[in-house]
Amino acid sequence: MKIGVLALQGAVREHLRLLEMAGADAVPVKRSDQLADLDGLVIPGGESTTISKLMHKYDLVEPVKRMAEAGKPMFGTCAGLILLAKRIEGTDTHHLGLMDIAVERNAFGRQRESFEADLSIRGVADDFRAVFIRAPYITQVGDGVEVLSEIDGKIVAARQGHLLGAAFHPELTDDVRVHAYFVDMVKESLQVPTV
Ligand SMILES: NC(=O)CC[C@H](N)C(=O)O
Repeated sequence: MKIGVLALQGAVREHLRLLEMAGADAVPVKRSDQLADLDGLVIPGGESTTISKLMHKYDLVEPVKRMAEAGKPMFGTCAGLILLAKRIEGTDTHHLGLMDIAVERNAFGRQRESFEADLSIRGVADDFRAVFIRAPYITQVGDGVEVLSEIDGKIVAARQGHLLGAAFHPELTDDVRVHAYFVDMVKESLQVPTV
């Protein structure tokens, strides 16, 4: 099983490390011709506007959308979550627009630029120490979206079928459980249905 990490900007190496720890082959991805080989893709944290600009520059927007539409699992963390969202509060644009959620950028306010919190994440862990850095949160979810975690009533992790998003940075810890959950999603997507 081979999982790519979009390697235009942001926390790439850290995701590669955790994916390997979770038992996947992980490769950095910079060009669209690399996508065909992949069973799943991680879109890392960083700066969503910068990653989006680079995705346009390197003609990755449509190929990544097609990959998701073909049912390949994707996991966006922090800026990556913003890239996946269909709606970004305060704007009338989106980036990939794949996941039926609205997000608010830098949503925890200046006084909480970065912080850690213990999260309960449905299907993943009851005690996940999560690192938040200028994090967004999810303000709205569509019908097909399962809320996986909340902090102070704010949604910080969600799943819609083969799409997973987290407002925090699971790659900045040694706790492999969120990545293992994504690796399981990829495994499931590869299973040929037996009729
Ligand atoms: N750590 C992060 O990925 C921060 C995301 C950043 N605030 C953005 O809006 O893109």
